[in-house]
Formats: sequence, C-alpha cells, structure tokens
Amino acid sequence: METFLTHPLGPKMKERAKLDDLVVSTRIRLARNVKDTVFSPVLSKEGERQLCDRLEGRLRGLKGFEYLHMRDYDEVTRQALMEKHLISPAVAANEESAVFLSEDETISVLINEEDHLRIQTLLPGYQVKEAFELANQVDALCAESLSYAFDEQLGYLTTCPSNIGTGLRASVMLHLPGLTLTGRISPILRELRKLGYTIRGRYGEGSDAAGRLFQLSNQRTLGSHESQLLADFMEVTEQVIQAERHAREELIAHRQEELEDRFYRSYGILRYAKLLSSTEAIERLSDLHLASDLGILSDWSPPKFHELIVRLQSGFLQKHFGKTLSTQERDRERATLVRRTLDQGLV
Ligand SMILES: Nc1ncnc2c1ncn2[C@@H]1O[C@H](COP(=O)(O)OP(=O)(O)OP(=O)(O)O)[C@@H](O)[C@H]1O
Repeated sequence: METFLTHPLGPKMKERAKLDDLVVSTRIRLARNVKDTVFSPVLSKEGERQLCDRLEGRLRGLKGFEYLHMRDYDEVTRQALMEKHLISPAVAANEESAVFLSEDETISVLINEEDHLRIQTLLPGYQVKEAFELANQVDALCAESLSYAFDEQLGYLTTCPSNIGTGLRASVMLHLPGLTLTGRISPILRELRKLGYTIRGRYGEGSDAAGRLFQLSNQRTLGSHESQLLADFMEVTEQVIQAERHAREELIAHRQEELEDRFYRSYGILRYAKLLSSTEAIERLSDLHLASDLGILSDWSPPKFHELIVRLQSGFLQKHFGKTLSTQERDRERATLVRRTLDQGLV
C-alpha cells in the first residue's frame, strides 16, 4: 500500500499527455455485477465480506495488481487514496469494500461499490480511446473468472437503472478557467445537461468544482453501442475544449491587464500566505496554471499543477506528516508547502 502514497501522482499520471493543459485526466468505468448474487443495496455487511473474499479468490490471478481491503486501513489512508482518484468516495467510506490496484495506478477494480464490481481506468490528459481499450482488457480478464449478471436484451444489469446496458461511464476532468472567468460556463453546463451529459466536481457526485475543475461524463448507457457512446462523448468534449480555447483568446485580447493583476495577486497570496485552505490554494493555483498557459508566467507545467492539487489535500497532507492535523495545522502546512514549491520552481 505505502508505494501508492509516496507520490501524489502515479508513474503514468506524471507523464505529459495529449491536451493536458486543459484535460487533467480521462477515466473509464464499467459497472458489473456477479450473476446469482443479490445486488449491493440489499447485501448485508456479512454478504459484502463474503463477496470480497470470493472475488479476491477469483481475481487473484490478475498479474501486477495489489489487493487492498478497506478495513485494513485507517480513514486518512483511505482518504488519500480517494484524493488520488484511485478509489471512489463510496469505497473509501465502506470498510467492507476493496480494490485490486495495478502497480502503475492506471487500473482499479473496485469491489462493493454501488455495483459488485466497478472497473476503472485512469490516464493523464485526453485519452478516451486508450482508457476504454484498457478497461475492456481488464473486463475480459475478469470475465474469465466470473459470470456477470447479463440480459440478452438489456445488456449488463446494474444497481442503478441509469447504468444498465453497457455500464459505461466515460469522463474527462477539465480545467475551464476561461469559460468560468468570461461567465460562459453556466449556459454551457445547462446545454450539456440537456444533451444528456453529467457535470460534477473533482470527487464526482455531490462534490463542487473547486479550481474550475469540472468532470464531464455521459449519463446514458443503454441503447447504443459503446463505440457510438464514446464517439458522441468525444465530440461533445472537443466542443467544450474549443469553447474554452476561444474564451482564453478573448480574455487575452480584451482583458489582459485585469488578468495579469489577478495572476499576480494569486501569486502574492500563494507566495506569502501563512494559512491556506485547500479550496483557496486550488483556486489560486488554477490562476497560475492559466497564466502559464497564456504565456504570462513561465515554468508552471500541468504536471506541477496536478501534483500539487493532490499533495495539498487534507488526507495526503496528513499522510505526509504521519499524524492527524487540526484544520489550522493543515492550513499552515499547506501554505508552507506551497511557499517551498514556489521558491524552487517559479520566478
Ligand atoms: N476524469 C476523471 N479523472 C479523475 N478522477 C475521476 C474522473 N472522473 C471521475 N473521477 C473520480 O471517480 C470517482 C467516482 O466519480 P463519479 O461519482 O462521478 O462516477 P461513478 O461512480 O462512475 O458514477 P455513478 O456511481 O454516479 O454511476 C470520484 O472519486 C471521481 O473523482
């Protein structure tokens, strides 16, 4: 387990990837259930325990994976795994859930989530096809050892009707400061929802879009082939990316002075603040990331932004210091960490 928490980004996530100035990461998840076993909402704690044991036994053959049962880890450790997006908030909250995690941190097979199995692949930047390909391979490997709940007409059977069919959710985490600062984000989000897409904050359902980071994913999973769902999803994502690029051009053309003022204020706060909440830190770092993309500030590459926004989270911070910290202590340590990082890397 400890190897997963030594660095805020896994080996793959540290690599530069397609469109990573705008797209932090791409995630594919497949919802699957085991045949002849009651579904998660009515499964007792004992039932969950048995399912974990059963699936651990069946999937033990997966090479290059580590099996982590949540009851073996404290809350802070589980939170830090969640902050790296390696497990979902639902798994972090349930001691009778588990994950098979690949060594390179790109694949998580979650057990006892909303469905018995959630296969997740996570890649840096914009890599929808690559993440889907990887998820498909893991799905095929799991299917060699398991019988899935599947209906000839409906497809994969899932706990929530919205996932029936392919069980596929494709998602991109987008950094959209241009659309946010020009005020265009709200109508775009409304339109996307009308088109059947879901917009969530950084930790998925129920989380907010701190740092102008938005997760865009498909809502519909039934009635289309996976390739069509993905093609539609990519078309919509690319339109949002275009709109963000236009918004940034407009900001630079008409509001450069105002923008520069904003960036240097954020830089000043990050450079000199004694206490920083995670929300404020992410908002200000988002300004620096945009400034770098627009050529106003140098030496602020996307990996540095992505790494810091994980490193500064409460769970990861406490893991780093090896002890529980009060809110004020966390704010102090966060501010110190940001100051040190800026000392090293930004002029
Ligand atoms: N593109 C992404 N990059 C990184 N993490 C992501 C991405 N999309 C989703 N996640 C993470 O996956 C976890 C689950 O997200 P979310 O609740 O949106 O999806 P889900 O569990 O597949 O959906 P649902 O249960 O509603 O069908 C969250 O921790 C979220 O941060």
